[in-house]
Amino acid sequence: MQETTTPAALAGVRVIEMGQLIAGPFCGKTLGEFGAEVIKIEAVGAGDPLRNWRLIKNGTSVWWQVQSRNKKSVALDLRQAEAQDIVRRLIAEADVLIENFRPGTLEGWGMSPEELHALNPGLVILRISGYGQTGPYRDLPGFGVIGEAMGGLRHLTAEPGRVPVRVGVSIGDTLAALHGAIGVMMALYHRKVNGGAGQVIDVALHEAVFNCMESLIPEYSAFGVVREAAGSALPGIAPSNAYPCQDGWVLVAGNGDSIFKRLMAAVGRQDLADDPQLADNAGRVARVAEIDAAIGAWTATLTVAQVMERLAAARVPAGKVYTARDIAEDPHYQARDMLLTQQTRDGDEVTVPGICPKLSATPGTIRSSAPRLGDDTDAVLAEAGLTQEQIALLRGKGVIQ
Ligand SMILES: CC(C)(COP(=O)(O)OP(=O)(O)OC[C@H]1O[C@@H](n2cnc3c(N)ncnc32)[C@H](O)[C@@H]1OP(=O)(O)O)[C@@H](O)C(=O)NCCC(=O)NCCSC(=O)C(=O)O
Repeated sequence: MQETTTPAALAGVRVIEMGQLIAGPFCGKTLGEFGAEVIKIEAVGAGDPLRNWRLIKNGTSVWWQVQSRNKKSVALDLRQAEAQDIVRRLIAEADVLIENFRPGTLEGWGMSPEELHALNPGLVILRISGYGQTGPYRDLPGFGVIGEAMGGLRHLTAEPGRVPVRVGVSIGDTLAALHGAIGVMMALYHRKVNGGAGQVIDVALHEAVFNCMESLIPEYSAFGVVREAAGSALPGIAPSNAYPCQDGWVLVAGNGDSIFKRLMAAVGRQDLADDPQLADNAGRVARVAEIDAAIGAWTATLTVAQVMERLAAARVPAGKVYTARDIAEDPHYQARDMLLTQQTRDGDEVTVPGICPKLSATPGTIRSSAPRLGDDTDAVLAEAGLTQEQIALLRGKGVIQ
């Protein structure tokens, strides 16, 4: 845990996080790292399913340790009216509500945006869902992979003609979360300078992905071109690809006019460096197979480390394909505090990613470790005005945990 002597960018911002897994909670994580108070509402019993995703230590996923750090856990059974009342009380005092249930779930609990704004007109409500709160698909459930496919990304993540593969992580959820965080920041700014009214931010998983799809639709519109999968290549930009070495793959991005000349000199192909046809990107794209073959012939004689060393000397962007072990051992990650030791509530230690982005005056911090289910139920309810007797009664009825 880090000391909190530095001011936090979002100190004084109170966030209620409802929803589970990645899309909503990653947004809460981001706001929490910069000092927002994030109160996570979880179902009694098992809580957020992410607590049990992937590799489990001492009964809890280690993923949970990073996704829920800096948060408070309040366990409530939202199917019960008394729990809904408690959440309304919390929301009445909050600045931001994050939710990523299927559209209609919140309304079913009597917490439509209209009802919540009647309680708290300044509330900023972030709603992340598979397809958005409007449109013909709004009622459908959505997961990140489906949003990635509908957003146009999955069609491109393949070797040509082969099965389109997942990028390896739930990037659609994380992109939705980050778009949500941007929306929250803009809405809080607007509220501050324009009279204090909150608003609703509607983020659809597939739209967050689609927003990152670069020239996909303009090219289709202008040329009727349907962009196709290109494996590790960067279509229309050359050279940029993955090349085989004696002990693995290396990425080389020689797609700048002067960089290309230095790259060709480094690979021993001064003839290509001097070829006037290859002086610009259009000429290189026309002969990309020949250029890739020249680079690949050179890399195949070397190890990844040798290629990296020679291309660093030639000032050509090149990169090893990092595994978790490579990251954990990398001095650059260490030097920029991107690998932090975090204490869990079970007294263990786990290495977790540091904080991105890095703010000079108000850097993000880990102020508290990820909570066990309901760790903060009593304290948060007491702060909301419930007496110890009321809390005990609610616990007896299974409304809270
Ligand atoms: C992720 C979902 C498909 C999951 O769908 P479902 O499980 O069918 O329903 P919901 O999320 O609406 O709610 C989950 C169930 O838990 C219940 N629930 C949740 N919290 C509570 C509390 N605190 N108390 C009582 N009950 C609760 C809720 O009533 C539902 O019950 P029942 O109604 O009885 O079932 C959907 O939430 C969804 O489409 N969300 C928007 C898109 C999104 O954010 N997806 C990304 C998730 S992460 C991801 O994509 C990824 O990891 O990959």
